[in-house]
Amino acid sequence: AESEVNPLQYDDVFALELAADPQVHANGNHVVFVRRSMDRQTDRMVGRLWQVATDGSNLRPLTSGEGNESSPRWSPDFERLAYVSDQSGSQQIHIRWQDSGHTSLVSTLPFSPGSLSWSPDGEWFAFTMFTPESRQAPVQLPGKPAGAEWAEAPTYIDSVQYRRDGAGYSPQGNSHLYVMPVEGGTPRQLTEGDYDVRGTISWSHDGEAIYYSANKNENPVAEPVNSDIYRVEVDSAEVQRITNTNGPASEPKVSPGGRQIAFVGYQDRQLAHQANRLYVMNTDGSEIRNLTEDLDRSVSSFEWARDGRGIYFSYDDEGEGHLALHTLRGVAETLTDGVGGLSYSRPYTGGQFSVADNGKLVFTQMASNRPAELAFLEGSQTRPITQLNRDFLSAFSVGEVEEFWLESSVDDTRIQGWIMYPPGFDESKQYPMILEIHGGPHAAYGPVFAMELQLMAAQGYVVVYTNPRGSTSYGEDFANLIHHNYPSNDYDDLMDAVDLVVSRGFVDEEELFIMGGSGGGVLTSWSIAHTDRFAAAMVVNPVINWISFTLTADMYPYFSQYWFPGLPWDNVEHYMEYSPISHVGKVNTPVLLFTGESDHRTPISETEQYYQALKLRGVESAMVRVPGASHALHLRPSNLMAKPAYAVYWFDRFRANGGESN
Ligand SMILES: CSCC[C@H](NC=O)C(=O)N[C@@H](CC(C)C)C(=O)N[C@@H](Cc1ccccc1)C(=O)O
Repeated sequence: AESEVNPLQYDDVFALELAADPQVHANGNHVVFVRRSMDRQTDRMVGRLWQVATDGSNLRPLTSGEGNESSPRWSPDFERLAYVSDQSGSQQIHIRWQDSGHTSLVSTLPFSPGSLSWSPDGEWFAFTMFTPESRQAPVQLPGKPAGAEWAEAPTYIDSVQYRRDGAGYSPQGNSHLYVMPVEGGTPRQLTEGDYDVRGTISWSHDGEAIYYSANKNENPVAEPVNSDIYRVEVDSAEVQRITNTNGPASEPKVSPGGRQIAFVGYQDRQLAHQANRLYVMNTDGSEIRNLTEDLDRSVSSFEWARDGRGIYFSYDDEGEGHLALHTLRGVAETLTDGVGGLSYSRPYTGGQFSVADNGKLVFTQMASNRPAELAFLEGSQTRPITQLNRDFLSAFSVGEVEEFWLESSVDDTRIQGWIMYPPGFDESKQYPMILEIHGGPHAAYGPVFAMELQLMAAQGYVVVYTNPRGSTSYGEDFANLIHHNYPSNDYDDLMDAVDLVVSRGFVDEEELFIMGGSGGGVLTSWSIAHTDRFAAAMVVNPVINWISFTLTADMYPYFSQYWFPGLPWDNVEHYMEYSPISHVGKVNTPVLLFTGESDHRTPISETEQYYQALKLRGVESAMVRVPGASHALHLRPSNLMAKPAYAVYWFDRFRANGGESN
């Protein structure tokens, strides 16, 4: 009965927890993971190291929990655990001795370490670290008198990648590879040059060398996705190029026997989306084999089986994460689905896993009614390990999620989508409906817990989300239906989904609303220029003008080459035809904009253009600016609650009865 319904409240964002980065012990009996929770005082997600037996018993913290902890990594003998913590005031490497429980800070690094990796003998750490380029300002000016308060000196920039979303304006420099004794000491830099060492690094079997991936091409602006695998000798720092592919080659992992390397990448065909393939080669780069040529899905992450005879890997299919084992002899077997759950704000796919020596697996398990929890897979049996959200979510009525499929009205393409019902849903009643559109555009939603959507369902809205053409997890052809053609029939797919849900009879056609973030903001602003069926719209961190976007976004060398037929000034007509700003003259729908002021992916100038255009046209509109927020608006819990709260405020204003019934 409706009286028993206890919907989520905005403040409940602080109760969410997630189990992430599982690292299972070789014996498969227990697993260390990062327990992520929301800290009300700092308004941030914090990570703490916890351990649990794979039967779900003995859940306990591993540290005193005074810092933000991440990247737990077992030593080769599984007697020590390395991790990164900011307990000392900056991100540093720590070790925990598993027998005594003693922990110690072992580094004093000037910048945060990444891709932490133990040498095979357990005596060295390898890691990546930002390495500033020491440079004098090109002009030398007289200095300020002692005690004077002069303006901050101007900054001189001449690098291509001068700012990044989430990181802000970068100092000059690159991410390079270092080694350091595990008991502490001076880090030694192994790579140098004007390129970044990115992603996984992997020690050779004998510990004499490290494999890494980098884009060292002479003109990385012209080849933004190209990268290769290199080998650097630890003693001499001598570097050898291992691959020479046309496209990315990344995440090298040396096989347990030391004779082969697995990596991911693809042969670049200059398409907006290409699936990451899993390759194996000899350590000298010979005999490269594509193991997943026939899969037509992107390999998300992978790990060698302990016996070296196969590789476990994860991939998304139809909005859901899967785990599979590919033997080197060519047999692939899907082991489980339900991998995901790490995206807790909107229902994006994405999960993690870890394999024990005996092939037992621990993975983050997705569910539409709770964020990521750990699950254990043995043979074909899956069972839950953690229940971190049980305490909190069992007290609430969470919106139920139902899958649907439809056939496109423009061709025979099949489109998948989901309906989230408000708690206490009664199909004999009429509900307002929100269509929530994902970004990317080459990304996918799935049956994943999504706090933003749940909070809107908790306010009485039916929330609909789909994977229109362009989405990932349905194959390369489906994703590239919008190659150089975005937005286009993806709009029709979205409208087909609205029609389908409306036809079910429980949605009030006068109370249809539309919203989306980033690529979803593109499609929202595009949609309201092509239909007046929505009573109001919320456009979140959108691109409004592809020309200004490609000339202000952080990934500009990529966007201008892979998403468009050429550079903006050579293709003005194409860029403008696909820009929502070109169609703003047809918009009559009231629009609320919502964007982070420090967004360098879809800079707030896009939002401002749209806002000012709407005002010039006299369309009812408002703009919410989120101070300090990057493209990932949900990172601060207070912003995670602000977005659905503003959506509900705006949509309620344009409901037939002004939202009075809520
Ligand atoms: C190699 S494609 C890089 C683009 C990137 N793709 C990831 O999804 C991206 O940032 N896309 C934007 C739109 C684009 C700039 C026009 C986007 O829609 N992003 C999505 C996904 C996302 C979520 C959190 C942080 C970064 C991306 C979104 O914001 O919902």
